[in-house]
Amino acid sequence: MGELAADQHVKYILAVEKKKDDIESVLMEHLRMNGAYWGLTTLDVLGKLSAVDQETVISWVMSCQHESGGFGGNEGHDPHILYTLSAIQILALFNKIEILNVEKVSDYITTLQNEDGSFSGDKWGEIDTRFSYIAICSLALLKQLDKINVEKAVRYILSCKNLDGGFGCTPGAESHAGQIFCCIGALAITGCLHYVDKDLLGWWLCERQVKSGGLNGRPEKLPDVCYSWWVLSSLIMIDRVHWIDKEKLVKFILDCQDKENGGISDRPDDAVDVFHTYFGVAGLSLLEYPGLKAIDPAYALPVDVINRIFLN
Ligand SMILES: CN(C(=O)[C@H](Cc1cnc[nH]1)NC(=O)OCc1ccccc1)[C@@H](Cc1ccccc1)C(=O)N[C@@H](Cc1c[nH]c2ccccc12)C(=O)NO
Ligand SMILES: [Zn+2]
Repeated sequence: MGELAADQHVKYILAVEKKKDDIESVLMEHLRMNGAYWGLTTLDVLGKLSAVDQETVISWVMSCQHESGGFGGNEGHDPHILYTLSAIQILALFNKIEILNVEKVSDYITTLQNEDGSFSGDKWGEIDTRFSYIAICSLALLKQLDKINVEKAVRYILSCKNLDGGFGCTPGAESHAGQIFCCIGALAITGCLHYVDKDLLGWWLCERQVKSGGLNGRPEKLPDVCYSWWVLSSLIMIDRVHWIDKEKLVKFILDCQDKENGGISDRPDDAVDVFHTYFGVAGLSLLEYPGLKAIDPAYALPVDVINRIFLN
């Protein structure tokens, strides 16, 4: 089992930040803003955010803002609600939300709410409960939640609740751990968790733990480190985390590390990537692994960052 090779993971993240032309970077260049959020939040949870030059990062983030107020996944890319949240989260990490034209960004998000309370991801109109979470999380961080119709947003999310207690991407869609995280996170931020059957959903979520200790996203699927975030943060938000074996989950995540070169993969002996490195470290933080900063399960940002935004 061993322990977390923290210094190796820091080196790995810093090296990925620098690379631009290798195949993985090119494939992921359309979601580079997400990648930056994953990498930087991992560094902060490991206490090493100061290892990057914040001016360089912040000017790159701002260069991805579209005249509509939304952010693209990279420079010159079309705006999308997905990358707008990542941009806000990155600025929050550096305590630089104030450089934003909050009005303009909030207006971009507000225009994406539909009549039925749902949210589209961009002007092309795709609807998904992921986008409800992103809109609510973004506006809460900007203290602009009053800009949207929260009651209708909550009603739409609840219309996506299934008989198994879980949630899907649209009404009637199958329960999936990623969508459950988004719906529970949005309900937590809006103070509406009392609409959730915590025992029924808690049961569906704790059933995600397989005998290796890892968590999967749906019944019969293989365990995957990123579900250490989607499932675990949901269990914590509904107060049922004691229903899983935390020690076995810690062991599963630690077994997914590349301890020589750094990075964490989706399951033991697979290739590492920034996405799973982030969700592995964030999962360990939720499991109170020693030496890691606490992370907020709903906002997916370090607790000290959230306190700085809401408590001062
Ligand atoms: C586009 N992505 C995915 O489809 C991953 C692929 C995957 C990784 N492990 C198993 N599959 N799947 C994924 O993120 O699913 C989780 C999910 C699905 C729906 C809603 C929320 C979360 C990944 C990137 C990726 C691709 C391929 C391999 C590794 C990472 C990705 O960007 N996921 C997004 C998921 C997401 C979209 N909107 C969100 C809102 C809140 C939280 C997460 C998301 C993300 O985490 N953004 O910060
Ligand atoms: Zn995964």
